[in-house]
Amino acid sequence: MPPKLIGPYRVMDTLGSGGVGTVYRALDRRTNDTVALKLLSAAPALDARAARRLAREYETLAELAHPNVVKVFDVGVFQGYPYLVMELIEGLTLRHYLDLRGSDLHSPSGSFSLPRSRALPSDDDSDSWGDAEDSDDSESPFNLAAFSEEEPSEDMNLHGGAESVRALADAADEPDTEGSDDTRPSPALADPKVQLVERRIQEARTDELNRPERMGRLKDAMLQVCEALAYIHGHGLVHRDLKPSNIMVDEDRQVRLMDFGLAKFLADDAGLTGDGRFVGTFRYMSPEQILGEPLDARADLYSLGVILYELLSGRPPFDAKTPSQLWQQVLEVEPAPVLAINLKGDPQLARVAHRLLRKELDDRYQTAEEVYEALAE
Ligand SMILES: Nc1ncnc2c1ncn2[C@@H]1O[C@H](COP(=O)(O)OP(=O)(O)OP(=O)(O)O)[C@@H](O)[C@H]1O
Repeated sequence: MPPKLIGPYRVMDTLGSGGVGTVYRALDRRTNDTVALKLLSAAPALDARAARRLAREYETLAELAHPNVVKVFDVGVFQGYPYLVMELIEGLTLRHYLDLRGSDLHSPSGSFSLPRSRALPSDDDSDSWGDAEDSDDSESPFNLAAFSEEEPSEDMNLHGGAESVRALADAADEPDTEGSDDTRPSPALADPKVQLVERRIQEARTDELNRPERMGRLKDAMLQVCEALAYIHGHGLVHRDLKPSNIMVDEDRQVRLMDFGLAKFLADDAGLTGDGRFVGTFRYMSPEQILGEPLDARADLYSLGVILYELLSGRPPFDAKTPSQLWQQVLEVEPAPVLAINLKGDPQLARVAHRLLRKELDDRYQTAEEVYEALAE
């Protein structure tokens, strides 16, 4: 049962749940405004020092005002747990918005009609090692692994930070003694009929991805994300947890970037909490974030590259069974060309995605403005 009252806010219903807490539709009893309230119930109860830090973070967030950045109205502490009050977006997450088709998109006003976001399955930004054998969710009341949208695992419990990450990546270099990387096709897959069916399915998938109006929406949304990033970077902020579920599109097709500042509040400069756990979603993390190095705006541009790559090709640039395998790939392996996966994909957007995904920071675009220019060409 959700609480009825959180500070001066009356809880109306639940909009969704993520790794660190739950987002409620709520009424501000002082103004009668409807807002979205994110209660970080997976966080540790705040001591007085952390509550003061939250208030300081809020001062930075409250100053932000940009059409593509969700407005933050208030922060507070409820029964020891921090909450964030923000503008209520009547819209969809980016992935769901791109999945809309036909009649959903053509209302007389030019806006799109919504299957309500709460009625949709949660956005699947999560990594696919939820059933990894090393799962262990008994560690901590503040479950940052959950914030990372994966099932917690020992690998994610990184006491010692960057050094441990490097050790894990090194360990991932060891040959797989269980032979799970045996890539020989099974007899069934070698069957030409099966191969033909596989090819047809793949073609149908990429035709769906390449629908011209989907591509138009993707490009338009990416341009707006660049505007939002340019704005927050201009204010000295790094998002640190950019992913499709943190990008919402409202009924007027206006993109809103959300959840910036949260990762910073939850972690120190290297993206680690006091006990050495990561904050952020592994699948979208840049090499420098994995290595626990100080982050700048270019880490967000890398995450934007992962998002663009996924939305163009239908699959993530790196696919691994465990976090350590993923890290090893992010640090050492070049992603397969988007156009090798989606033969009829947009070459310009594919080029942008690959440059965003460069491992060396200096090889990437350096600013969100540059990415905007490249997308708009
Ligand atoms: N400002 C908002 N207005 C309307 N709906 C929102 C708002 N913020 C979040 N939501 C809804 O609540 C859901 C859960 O959001 P939340 O931020 O908790 O999860 P998440 O982004 O999937 O995960 P994480 O906690 O890892 O960032 C979102 O998918 C979205 O549908």
